[in-house]
Amino acid sequence: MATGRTHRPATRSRGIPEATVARLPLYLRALTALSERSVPTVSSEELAAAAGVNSAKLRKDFSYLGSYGTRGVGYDVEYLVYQISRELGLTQDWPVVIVGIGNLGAALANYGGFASRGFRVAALIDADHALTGKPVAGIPVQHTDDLEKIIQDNGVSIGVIATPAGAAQQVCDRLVAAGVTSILNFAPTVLSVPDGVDVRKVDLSIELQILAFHEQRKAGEEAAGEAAVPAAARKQPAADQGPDGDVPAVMPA
Ligand SMILES: NC(=O)c1ccc[n+]([C@@H]2O[C@H](COP(=O)([O-])OP(=O)(O)OC[C@H]3O[C@@H](n4cnc5c(N)ncnc54)[C@H](O)[C@@H]3O)[C@@H](O)[C@H]2O)c1
Repeated sequence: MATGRTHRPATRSRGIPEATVARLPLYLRALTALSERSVPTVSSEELAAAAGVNSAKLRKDFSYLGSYGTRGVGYDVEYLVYQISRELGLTQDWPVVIVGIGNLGAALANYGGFASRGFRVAALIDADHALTGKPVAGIPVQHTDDLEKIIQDNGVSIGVIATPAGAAQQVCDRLVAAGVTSILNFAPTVLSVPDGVDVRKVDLSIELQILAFHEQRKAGEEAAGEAAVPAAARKQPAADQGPDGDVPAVMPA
C-alpha cells in the first residue's frame, strides 16, 4: 500500500534506480508466497505475473542485483528472497516508533505484518496523558515529553506519524532532531525535512481519487463505445418490461 515519494535522487548510491527499489517489495511478496509453498525455482514470466510487473522490466530490475537466473531453469526462489531482503535492508531488525496512537496508530501497532518483515514496533508515543501507560498491542503508550529519550534508547531510525495533520510537522521535526532519518507519514500534510531524511507519504484518499479517475475514464470509454455501435445493432428492450417496456435499454445517442 505504500504510496508517495521519497526525497531522494532517482538513482541510489549503488546504481539501483528508485523505480526498481519500489518494485523490489512486490517481487519479495510474490517470492515469499512461492517459498512458503516450497517452490524451488521460478521463471521470469511466472514471477512477473505474480508480482503484476512486465517480465522484461523484472529481468532488468534483477540485473541490477546481479541476478540473471539460469536459462531453462529460472531463478532460485530462496536465493532471490535472500538477495532482495538484503538489498532492502530487511536482513536486519528495524526498530520503529509510531507517534499518534489514535484509531490509525493503534491499528498500525496491532498489525502483525511489520514484525514478520523485520520492523519491530519499539515504542508507541502520544501527546494525550490519558493514554500514557495504557497498553496497545501489548506495548505501553509513552508520552511525547519523552520522545527524544525513547528514540535514542531504542536506536530508532524509522518513525511513523499518525497524528492529526496540524501536529505532524512539529512531530517530524522532533523525530528528525532526535536522530530519525526515515519517516512514514499518514497525516494529510506535506512534511519539510532536511537533506538525508526520507519521507514516504501514505494517503488512502489519494489512492481512491486515482481509482475514481480511472472509473470515470472507463465509464467515458463505455459510453463512447456504445455510441459507436450502429443503431440497428443496439440492444433492444425486452418485450415484457412492464410499464417501462417502451423505454429503450440503450438510449439513442
Ligand atoms: N493516510 C491515510 O490513508 C489515512 C487514513 C486514516 C487517517 N489518516 C490520518 O491519520 C491521522 C490519525 O488519524 P486517526 O483517525 O487515528 O486520528 P485520532 O484522532 O484517532 O488519533 C490521533 C492521535 O494523535 C495524538 N496526537 C495529537 N497531537 C499529537 C502530538 N503533537 N504528538 C503526539 N500525538 C499527538 C492524539 O492524542 C490522538 O491519540 C490523521 O492525520 C488522519 O487524517 C490517514
